[in-house]
Amino acid sequence: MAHEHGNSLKLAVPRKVGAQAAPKQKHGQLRLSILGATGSIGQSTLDIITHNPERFAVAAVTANRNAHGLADAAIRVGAERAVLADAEGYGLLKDLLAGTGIGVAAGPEAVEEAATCDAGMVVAAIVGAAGLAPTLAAVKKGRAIALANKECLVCAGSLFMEMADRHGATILPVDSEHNAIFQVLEARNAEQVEKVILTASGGPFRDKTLEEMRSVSPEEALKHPNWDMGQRISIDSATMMNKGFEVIEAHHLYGLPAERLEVLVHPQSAVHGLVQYRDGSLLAQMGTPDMRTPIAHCLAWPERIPVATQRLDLAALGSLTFEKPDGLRFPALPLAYRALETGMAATAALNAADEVAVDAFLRRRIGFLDITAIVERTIETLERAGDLSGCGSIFDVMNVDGAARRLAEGFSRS
Ligand SMILES: NC(=O)C1=CN([C@@H]2O[C@H](COP(=O)(O)OP(=O)(O)OC[C@H]3O[C@@H](n4cnc5c(N)ncnc54)[C@H](OP(=O)(O)O)[C@@H]3O)[C@@H](O)[C@H]2O)C=CC1
Ligand SMILES: CC(=O)[C@@H](O)[C@H](O)COP(=O)(O)O
Ligand SMILES: [Mn+2]
Repeated sequence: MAHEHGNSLKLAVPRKVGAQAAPKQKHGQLRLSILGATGSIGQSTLDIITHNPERFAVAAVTANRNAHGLADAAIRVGAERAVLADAEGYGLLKDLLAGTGIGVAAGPEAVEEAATCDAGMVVAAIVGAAGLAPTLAAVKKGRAIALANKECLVCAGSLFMEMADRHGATILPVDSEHNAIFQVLEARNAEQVEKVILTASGGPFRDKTLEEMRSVSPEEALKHPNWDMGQRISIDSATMMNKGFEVIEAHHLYGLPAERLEVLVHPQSAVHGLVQYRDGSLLAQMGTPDMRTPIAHCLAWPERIPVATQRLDLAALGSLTFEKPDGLRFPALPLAYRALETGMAATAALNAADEVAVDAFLRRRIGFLDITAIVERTIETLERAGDLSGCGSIFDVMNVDGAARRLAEGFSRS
């Protein structure tokens, strides 16, 4: 939470984010548990590990249903165990890993066991609210968490950060903007910060009119101009709901109120995040759009390791441009700010309704503009019914998540 005293602003950063000791190592190696190893973040993480075999060992890798991808991942990094959330794939995974010595398990409890096994750091890279339970389980064990799953903070940010604090879990932000801000804030006096700025690419429809956006296809929406990411976050980038989630994420990570969290559209995605200090200095972190940089920063923190990304060539880029976001064409962004003001029940509902609506769009059951319209209608309906008034426990979060999903599913059919 933010604490304001006159003009000075206290951030949660020094206490919570990256505030604890560096993750525990065994024999000079950091043992990792990678949740969501088959996804875009998971694969970038594996790339860093295979290039630094002396530095990292892998205790566990997990996925949802993709047994082939998970078996490949486990073999590639010599994981001790591989775990599928969906128990149906257990037999196939066991066959694929027969004779390797890699342990095999399946089911949600097995994913939680992987999250709480004897690892120094958990890479939280499951997509969606499904990542909340295993990541929280790791938090309760006081693990260092390389947090990609922003939904943990959108759904349950206050509870999540309180638990991290209580159990001494170190939260290292993987999300590129938050990682940028973490890098720029590190070792600085947070009281001297005026505001932080998250950059947004503007997505594939940055220059389209509302009328043009009405008929865009899932294929067009999935074509992010700069980043290669999973489906859900790619669609969220196209609606700019992703940036709304990131404002909520930054609020919980850095304890800043909404009015000190700004979004700036920057189509080149070269500047990832900025911190404005009270003396007028504006500090930025820059790099090519490649998630291996922020992931490596978290895995090696507080050190830095070599990563073979393409380097940012400013002369080749020529110019960097910035513009204010357009809340009329991208109403998801102001909607997320409003949900943040309403509270955790509203942000949990925002995520749940969005998960349902994005899925409906990808299945061609609704149009692109319907995504945000359905999320908004879901939140308004819950608010009118008095269902967004309080959220004091994970049980409450799951209840509002369920209610929002049911409403959004209904709205996606009508
Ligand atoms: N991709 C990026 O560049 C960035 C991503 N993030 C965040 O990181 C997270 C992961 O994103 P991304 O890698 O793009 O997503 P992907 O869709 O590429 O990968 C998702 C991973 O989660 C697993 N998974 C999906 N559903 C479940 C479930 N119900 N239970 C357990 N595991 C599940 C998938 O397994 P399977 O393969 O079997 O389906 C896969 O391993 C998201 O929260 C996203 O917002 C943040 C910043 C950047
Ligand atoms: C890579 C990353 O961190 C994504 O969250 C990215 O920011 C998405 O791009 P947008 O800026 O278009 O949302
Ligand atoms: Mn991001």
